[in-house]
Amino acid sequence: MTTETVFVELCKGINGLEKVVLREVRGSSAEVYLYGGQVTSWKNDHGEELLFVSSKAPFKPPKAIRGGIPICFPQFGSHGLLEQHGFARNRFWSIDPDPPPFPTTSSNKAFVDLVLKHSEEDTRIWPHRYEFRLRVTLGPGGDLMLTSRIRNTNTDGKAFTFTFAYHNYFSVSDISEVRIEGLETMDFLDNLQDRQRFTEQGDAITFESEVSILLESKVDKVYVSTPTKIAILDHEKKRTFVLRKDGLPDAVVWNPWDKKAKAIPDLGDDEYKHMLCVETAAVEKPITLKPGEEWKGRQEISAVPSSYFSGQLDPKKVLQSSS
Ligand SMILES: O=P(O)(O)OC[C@H]1O[C@H](O)[C@H](O)[C@@H](O)[C@@H]1O
Repeated sequence: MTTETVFVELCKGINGLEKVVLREVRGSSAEVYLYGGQVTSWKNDHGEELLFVSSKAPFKPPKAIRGGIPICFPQFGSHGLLEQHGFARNRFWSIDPDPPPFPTTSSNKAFVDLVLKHSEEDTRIWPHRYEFRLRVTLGPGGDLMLTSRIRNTNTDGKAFTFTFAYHNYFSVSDISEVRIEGLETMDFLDNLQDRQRFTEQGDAITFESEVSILLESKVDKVYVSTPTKIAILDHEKKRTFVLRKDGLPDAVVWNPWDKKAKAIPDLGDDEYKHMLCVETAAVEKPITLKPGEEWKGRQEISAVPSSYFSGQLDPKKVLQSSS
């Protein structure tokens, strides 16, 4: 007997919150909560979870869900008048039954379109009308794609300005076994030093295993104008996450490390070892939209065996392995 894949299913998640489950024929899956428009699970075709969600995440509004892929909009971080990371991550999104067409036609079947619009209450804290459309797609090979389209629908002729991030929490075996490639030699704003600008020195980014003594949080950096492709190599798992982005010039790297982890109520004391945030973002140069204008920001993440990706980066290895 063959069972047919149910590509898209709306069901109840933790605490009765609605979620959409996306599935692909080879067995990969993803889950998206309408609360926050937030991806909370992404599994490969072996059923292995690729995103980190805190075991202490209460999944109780109005608190944002700690893990997965929170959407930071209309403000990233605490730089601005709004609450940290804006309000999109703690609003209830709707399923958009009739999204405007995408320019590219694709044969993907596992996708969902969500929409968030201004509410009367929100216009008191952010006096603008907008339509935020989010498409989450699980590709046949298990890749996860997120496309955001944000439109200014103000009727008073006013432009608005925002910053944005896909706040990806990747699941890693052990933070000290992880390396990020693609950000070396980049400029960054250091959130731990009043957003001062520095240039990353040396090799790929790694995380030391010692307990931090001086810093409250081990790393919290906004890399600016980064390449469109970033890789996160997990040596122990022999897995590489490949992150591709479009319309999102910046990349934020955050790990709270030991002391800050203890101070975050919805994060276990040791959980920082098993997570790494590499976020695709538009932070340094905020986006401004006039009425009727639309902005698009897209990211695609895939998980591949490490040897495959290293081979791609190093031409010598490609030659060796193909000979
Ligand atoms: O605790 P949250 O509000 O979810 O923020 C978690 C983290 O998000 C980003 O990575 C910021 O750069 C950090 O400064 C912040 O601590």
